[in-house]
Amino acid sequence: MLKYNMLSKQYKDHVVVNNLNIEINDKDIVGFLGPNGAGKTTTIKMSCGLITPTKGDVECCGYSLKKDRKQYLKNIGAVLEGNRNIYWKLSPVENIEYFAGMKGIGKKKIRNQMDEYLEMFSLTEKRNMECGKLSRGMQQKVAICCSLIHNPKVLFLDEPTLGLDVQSVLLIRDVLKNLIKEDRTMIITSHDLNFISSLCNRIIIINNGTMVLDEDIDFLNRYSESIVYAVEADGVRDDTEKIIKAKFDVEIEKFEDSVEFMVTLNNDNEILDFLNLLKSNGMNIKDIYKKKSDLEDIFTEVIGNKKTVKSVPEN
Ligand SMILES: Nc1ncnc2c1ncn2[C@@H]1O[C@H](COP(=O)(O)OP(=O)(O)OP(=O)(O)O)[C@@H](O)[C@H]1O
Repeated sequence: MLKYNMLSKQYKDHVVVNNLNIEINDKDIVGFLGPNGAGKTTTIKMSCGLITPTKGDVECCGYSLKKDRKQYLKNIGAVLEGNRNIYWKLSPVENIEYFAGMKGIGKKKIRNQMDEYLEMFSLTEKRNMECGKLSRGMQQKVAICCSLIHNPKVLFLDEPTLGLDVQSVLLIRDVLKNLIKEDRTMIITSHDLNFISSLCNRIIIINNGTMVLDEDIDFLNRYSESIVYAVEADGVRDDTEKIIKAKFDVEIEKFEDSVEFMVTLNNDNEILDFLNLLKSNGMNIKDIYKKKSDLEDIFTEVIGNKKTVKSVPEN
């Protein structure tokens, strides 16, 4: 469906995207992740023909971005800057008609499809209202309608929930879930772990423009399910440290007058065993809290350990 061949982008001596070789299959819903500045937006903008690659190419449905640009772009839709993608002075209907026109499709041809999307996204009542007067979540939904109206096979969504409140995030998630049913390939960037794991079947992580991980979504779910507690105590002796490490999956950080244990457990009950072990070895507990895994933790581990990639791009 979508194939990256050595896709690269360099600004002066800064390599922003470095030889990306990725094959994205029909119906894949990909969470395209990475720390700030990793090169996600640049990759997506190259995939939409908005930035010219320094090297390499992208193919969609067999069409090359370089050689068959017009055919390639017919199969691509994108929501890049959320509600800033649409014209606020125009209504949802006028926006959708405008974006269809940009793709060379007349108003009559899209009428049924537009009505269907407006209904699906609960925008029918607001169809003739100025977009500037709609909520951010509704504006975002209009932007998604505009990106879909030419019926692309592949949809790129760059940070589709940025700046939205919790309720609007859930709305957008449901809208996208409906679209998944329509057999569409999607590439989504987001810093929201729950959002990604509720929609995607595959995750790709890039760092410094290079792919560092390409895995099934189960990989991410294992993180969100892992139970990690941070426990602060008033010190640990070397011999006790060995005993604790032998019994638990734990990282220990020592400070001047305290020590922090980051312990990964199989279930919440095990925290009592852990605390008892510390106490029985003469330690006083100062603080304890349950840590929620987030994407930054995952990036730190994946990038820190340089965990394996299914297909490592070669220079
Ligand atoms: N036009 C440009 N000229 C020079 N450097 C650029 C240009 N555009 C982007 N960059 C640099 O490329 C790197 C990757 O930027 P990009 O926006 O693709 O990252 P990102 O992964 O989308 O980050 P974020 O999660 O913060 O949005 C950054 O270091 C950025 O400063």
